[in-house]
Amino acid sequence: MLQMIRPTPAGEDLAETTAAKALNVIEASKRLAAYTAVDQHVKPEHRSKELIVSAGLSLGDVDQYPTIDVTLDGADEVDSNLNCIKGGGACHLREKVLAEAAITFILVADYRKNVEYLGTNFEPGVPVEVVPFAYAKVLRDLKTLGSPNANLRMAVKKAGPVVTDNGNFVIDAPFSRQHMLNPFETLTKIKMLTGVVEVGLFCHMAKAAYFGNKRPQEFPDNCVMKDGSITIKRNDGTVEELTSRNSQ
Ligand SMILES: O=C[C@H](O)[C@H](O)[C@H](O)COP(=O)(O)O
Repeated sequence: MLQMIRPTPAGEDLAETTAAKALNVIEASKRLAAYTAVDQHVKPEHRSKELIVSAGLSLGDVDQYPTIDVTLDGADEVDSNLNCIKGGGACHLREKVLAEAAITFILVADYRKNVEYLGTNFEPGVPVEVVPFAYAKVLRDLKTLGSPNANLRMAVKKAGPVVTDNGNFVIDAPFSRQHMLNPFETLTKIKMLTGVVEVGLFCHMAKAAYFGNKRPQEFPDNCVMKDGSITIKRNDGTVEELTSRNSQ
C-alpha cells in the first residue's frame, strides 16, 4: 500500500503546507499510474537490464537498436484521442524518437493532464525545438500560423535561452482551442517550418494512457495519503477505471 504521512509542523506557513500537500497528491497519483502501466506492459522478458549486465554484455542505445518493445513516458497533457503535448522538459526530440522506435508506446500522467483537448490546463503551449540560427524566423512564422504569444523559452537558473541536449533552442507556442482540436494538422504545419527540428505534439502514437487519480475524501487535513484509482484510456476508444491496486 502506498501511504505518505506528512505531519504539519507547528507554525508552518499555511500556503506552503497546502502547496506541499497538493504536490504529494499529484506525485502519488502519477506514481500509481506508472506502477500500473509497468505491470500491464513491461513483461518479465522485457526486464533484461540485469541479465545483460550480469552476462557481461553492453547495454545499447536506440541508434544501435532502433526497435524497442515498450516505451513508457510522461506527458504534459493528453487529449481524448491520446494525442499529447510533450517537451515541458525540453526533451521531446529524443522522446519522440524513442516513442516512434517502440512497438508499444504508453503514456503515464497524473489526473490534471487528462483533458478533452490539448491546451486545456497546460498553458505554455506547444514546445517547438528550433536550430538557434533560425529561432527569430520561426517565431515570426508561428505568430503567422496562429500563435501570437509564441516565445523563446528562457533558462531559469542561468542567463539566456534554454539549450536542449541537442544544442537547440525551444519556443513555446500557445494555440487556440480551434487549433488544438486538430493537433495533427497543427503539428504538420509547424513541422514544415524551416528551422524546426521537432514539435512537442505526439499524435496517433500512444496505445494507452494511464492516469493516476486522487480521491479527495482520502486526503483529510492530517494528510494521510492512500492510493487512488487509475483511469486507463486506450487507442481503441475504451476507457477502464481500476480501483486502488492495494485497496483495503
Ligand atoms: O520533456 C519532457 C516531457 O515531455 C514531459 O514534459 C515530462 O515527461 C512531464 O513531466 P512530469 O510528469 O514530471 O510533469
